[in-house]
Amino acid sequence: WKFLVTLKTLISWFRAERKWIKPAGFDTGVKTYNSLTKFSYMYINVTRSSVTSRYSCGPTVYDHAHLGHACSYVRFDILQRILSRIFEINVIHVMVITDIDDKIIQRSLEQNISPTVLARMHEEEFKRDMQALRVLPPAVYMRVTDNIPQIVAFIKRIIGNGHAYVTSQGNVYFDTQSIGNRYGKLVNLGGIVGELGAQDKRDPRDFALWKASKPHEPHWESPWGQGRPGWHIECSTIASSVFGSQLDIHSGGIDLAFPHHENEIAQSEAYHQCEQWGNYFLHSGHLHLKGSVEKMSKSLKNYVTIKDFLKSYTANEFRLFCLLTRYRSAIDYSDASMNEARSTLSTISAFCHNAQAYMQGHLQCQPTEEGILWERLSATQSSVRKALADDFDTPKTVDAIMSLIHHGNCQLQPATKVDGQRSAAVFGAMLSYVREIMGVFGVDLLDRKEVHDSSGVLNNVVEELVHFRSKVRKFALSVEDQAPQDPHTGSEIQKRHPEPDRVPLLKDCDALRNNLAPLGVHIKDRGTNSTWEITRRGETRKD
Ligand SMILES: Nc1ncnc2c1ncn2[C@@H]1O[C@H](COP(=O)(O)OP(=O)(O)OP(=O)(O)O)[C@@H](O)[C@H]1O
Ligand SMILES: [Zn+2]
Repeated sequence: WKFLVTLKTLISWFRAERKWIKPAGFDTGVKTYNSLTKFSYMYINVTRSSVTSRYSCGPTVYDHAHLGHACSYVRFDILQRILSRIFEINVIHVMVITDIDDKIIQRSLEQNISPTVLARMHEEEFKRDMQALRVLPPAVYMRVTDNIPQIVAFIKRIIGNGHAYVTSQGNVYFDTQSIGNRYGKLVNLGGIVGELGAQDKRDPRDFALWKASKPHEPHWESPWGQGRPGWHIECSTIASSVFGSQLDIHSGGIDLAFPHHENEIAQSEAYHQCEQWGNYFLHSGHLHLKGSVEKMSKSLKNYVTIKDFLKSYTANEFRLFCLLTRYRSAIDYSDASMNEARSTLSTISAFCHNAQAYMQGHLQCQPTEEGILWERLSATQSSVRKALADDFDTPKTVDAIMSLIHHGNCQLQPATKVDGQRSAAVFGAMLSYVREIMGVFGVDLLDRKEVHDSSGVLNNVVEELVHFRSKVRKFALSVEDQAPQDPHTGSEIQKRHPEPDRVPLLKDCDALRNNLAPLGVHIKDRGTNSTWEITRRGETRKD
């Protein structure tokens, strides 16, 4: 039985692969999993050189945006940044805002406000949340309600092409039978019977292009009476109005594959009378609360809003959390997974800080094996590019960066007495690369807001304080008599002991360091020198 199921799946994959038409155009050098073909990873070809069109389904704006949305939009934002900054493909991104829909109408009745006001409030909130997560805005957001005449014209043409029908109740349905087995291009429809309910449909799989409005519902005039668009038609119309009959990349969460994207394909190909409208369908995996089988969702009310999340964590930490899994996999949200992201980010920031301190001469180390580090850096750069070209493998990329950091850290061991040459340049190169690649992912290691200091005042105050403390420590640690030295190396044989009357000063210096740590100021004593950095409040750093 298992064998038969596997065979059936393989056959359906094989059919999908054969039906898919490779777009003529330019190879981006990036391989991806295309939900349209399912069978294999394929190189993305774009129709214009160095430019790709991308359409994504936006939120239905009737409630707060949650971490499920954040996850999908941040993951695709990372993909887009990789395409443009690593592979030099300029992405033209269009996103729809669904501002009219059954759920919006229902919620507006419950809250006794107009659907337009409700939708605008949540649209603005969504945009603010995306900005807070550093998601690049699309070239344009397009609202459904701003595109009603275009949607009506789109439906008229589908009817004219013989792929939709009007019912006596003033509804318009897409006629799935009219496209035969082309319905089911994206998902295997075995076992899917379609939505029952409406009595005026010819086939349960048929879906609404236009819905006649009920009394007191928002509506627009149309050749079929007063009504409003169905859900799927908005995306086909808006994507076609910007990109015409061919779309390079379509993206969204995996829940949208059926029926939404399947129906978008059916409508768009019926409208354009073309064989293939969208070339690559990329779907992101769902975010679940750990232990829950259900995805986080507005309608299930099992969500954490982005605003609440950002009270405890930062945008950088959320991005790290997304980077640690592949964009297609499901992802569990929990304090443990966020702590893992936080600690990874903290290791990266600490390395950058130490590399900087080393370059400035504040962190003294034994001579480093510079050649090895240059080699490591170059190997990391090529393995990162390779991983990202392989269906945007971000976990592998983070691994490669962490391994580079590990090698850097191994050579950044503080020493009290330093002989020989310093290797500031290689640490400068590593630091720039780590910052740059994190910047590609939208992780801004230089963002001061991330460390609670938007004005820069805190930095200057801490600088002064640490400077003063260093002077006190140096004084407390200085001894009258020289410590005995090794005759061969010249280094001190025994640790120097501070004068007894200066011990309280040292204790106070330690107490100050320990007290500042929970406040987010992390001081590291390196011999008689000290360096410092501002971390998130409460975060502890391993030296
Ligand atoms: N838990 C989730 N994990 C990943 N992506 C999600 C999640 N929830 C929603 N998305 C994605 O966010 C986008 C907007 O989805 P939508 O507004 O329909 O959210 P929703 O919370 O599922 O709403 P509803 O419960 O009303 O269906 C879609 O691309 C969808 O796939
Ligand atoms: Zn859509």
